[in-house]
Amino acid sequence: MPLIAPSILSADFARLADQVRAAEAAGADWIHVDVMDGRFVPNITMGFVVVEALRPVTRLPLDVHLMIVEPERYVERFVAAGADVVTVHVEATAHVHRTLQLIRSAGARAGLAVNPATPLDWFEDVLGELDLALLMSVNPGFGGQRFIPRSLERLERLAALRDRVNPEARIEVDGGVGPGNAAELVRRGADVLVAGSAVFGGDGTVAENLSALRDAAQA
Ligand SMILES: O=C(CO)[C@@H](O)[C@H](O)COP(=O)(O)O
Ligand SMILES: [Fe+2]
Repeated sequence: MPLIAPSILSADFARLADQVRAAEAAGADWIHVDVMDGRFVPNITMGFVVVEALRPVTRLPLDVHLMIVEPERYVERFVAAGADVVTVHVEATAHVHRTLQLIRSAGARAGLAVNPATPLDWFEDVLGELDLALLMSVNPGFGGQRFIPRSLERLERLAALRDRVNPEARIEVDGGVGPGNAAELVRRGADVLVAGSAVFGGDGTVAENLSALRDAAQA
């Protein structure tokens, strides 16, 4: 059964705690927190204080996606703030292996993300060191973008690599995920679906949106 990780990037920040509680009550599995620094991506979002503020609000794992340069400088502070999963971008850290070890030794699960144009070969030598492989299916920086179709084929290749090198690692797909493509993503190997606008945007309530996504993912 795939896990669903609503991304709070599309939540109403004036009511963030309520939105997270609504997602948890509706059966979300993880809460996805997009951290952006205005350098790795052309947008600035949130940092330690938001993770810290959300920690007592939910029992769900906080899945922190760092879209920042030199994430190794900050991973320990995110873990101390309450992150359960910390994902860094392969394009943003010079010593990928060391950074993954740093995340684990700080006490969190380690994730590695790749942008849509980054070769999947990057995963080959580090899959054994990570708990989560994050495949970006949009260019990182913003919610509400359209899913890049080529990501489907990349997902299949990543799943084959994962099965061969480290079957324990989960594959997370992030960007443009919704009821229209959830089943296909699961079929091709996704274990965790991140969804921002499909959960917190649109016309339905968070509960309605999440259940539509869950139904689609399990179809
Ligand atoms: O990391 C990112 C964007 O860079 C994502 O986690 C987005 O927040 C996903 O938003 P939707 O595409 O689901 O609206
Ligand atoms: Fe994300």
